Amino acid sequence: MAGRFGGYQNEIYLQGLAGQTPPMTTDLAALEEAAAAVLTPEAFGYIAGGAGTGATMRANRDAFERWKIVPRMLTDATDRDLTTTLFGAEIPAPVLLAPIGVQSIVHPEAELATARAATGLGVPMVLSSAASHTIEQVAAASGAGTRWFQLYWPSDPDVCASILARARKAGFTALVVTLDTWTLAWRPRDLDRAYLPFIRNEGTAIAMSDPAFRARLQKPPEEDEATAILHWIDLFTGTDHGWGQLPLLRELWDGPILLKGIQHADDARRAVDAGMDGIVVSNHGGRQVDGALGALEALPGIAQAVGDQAEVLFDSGVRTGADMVKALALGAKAVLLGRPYVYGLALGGEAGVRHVVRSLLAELELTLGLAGHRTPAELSPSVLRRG
Ligand SMILES: Cc1cc2nc3c(=O)[nH]c(=O)nc-3n(C[C@H](O)[C@H](O)[C@H](O)COP(=O)(O)O)c2cc1C
Ligand SMILES: CCCCCCC(=O)C(=O)O
Repeated sequence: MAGRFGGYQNEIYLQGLAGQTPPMTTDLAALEEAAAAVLTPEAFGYIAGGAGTGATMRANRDAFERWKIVPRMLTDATDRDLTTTLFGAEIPAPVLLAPIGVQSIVHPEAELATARAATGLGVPMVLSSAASHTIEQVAAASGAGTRWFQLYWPSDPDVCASILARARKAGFTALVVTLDTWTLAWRPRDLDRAYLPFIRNEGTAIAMSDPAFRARLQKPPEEDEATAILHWIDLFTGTDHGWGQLPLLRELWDGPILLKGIQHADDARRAVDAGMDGIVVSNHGGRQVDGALGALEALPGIAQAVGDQAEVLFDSGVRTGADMVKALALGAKAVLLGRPYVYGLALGGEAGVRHVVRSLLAELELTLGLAGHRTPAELSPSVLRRG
């Protein structure tokens, strides 16, 4: 058995990608260019852009480039298995789809298409609080798939409780609380175009459909959209939470809770001390603090600080199978894919997401094997060299 995903390579050699509609590519740079060609400049700028000068986005890639894989030979790595267990559930590979909001700006089916693709591959998706479809609609599209819910922690405790109750009821098993985006950063590409999708009522579906949120409004959003949107912005940017409030979330969520946006080992320790089940080492894809360190640079120290007291996941800048091998070797239990799958969505909806994710899974499996390893668990910092 050569593994579950590597076969996509042969499928492509035998059938080619040229005949696919829309045309697809396995070249990530070409994928981004193709997405730019089909999206409005506003939507593409929003997805591809970062904070400030883009220094953190570049730092994310530089950090990957600094680590080199040292392949080993004659290790009999023909029979590979990427299966990973997270919070007691088995997933086919150490890969999840990162929470990405406002997917309707790239494709009308948005998170519904993403959910179908994720379920088809067995890859968990993390649904954003700023999604373009409701929790219940995405759950229906996800079917038997593993789904996690990402929370932008609302300033209103009743709305928070209501949204989390809906997510739990709809079969979302783990909660990812994003800490790094309690307000939006300085994002020149969007500022220059005065483009903020939320004020166009994109990405607001979850709150707008929430009974507790609607109860706060004098008129339903259908009758007074402008006021509802201002209230939405207040809900998610008027927040002043601290470490001491994490027990409130524990009361509202009886499954695993992960904190996303951790970049300092002390914050990782605080998360563990607060009883969190996991963290996501992430700088939000370089979209929040311009000049922040590359996320991969933060990973080894955080993984060491956390040890086996919580699960450590990683995102920000993952673009290839080799990147995933590096992040897994430096202590991540799994990685989250971000912008690349959104480019797939832009180009081909569900089929586009499936192609991009399958390609990355195949590349991960092949790179792991060619480097001389059969499972992610065999990876450790010793398989890399810094150069
Ligand atoms: C367009 C866009 C929207 C995003 N929306 C969210 C979101 O709603 N919630 C969240 O936690 N992270 C969000 N993120 C951050 C991603 O979850 C992830 O951390 C980031 O995309 C990783 O960087 P990469 O895409 O460069 O790999 C968003 C990222 C992008 C590009
Ligand atoms: C209050 C924050 C909403 C932001 C949602 C989208 C996002 O995370 C991004 O990076 O853009």
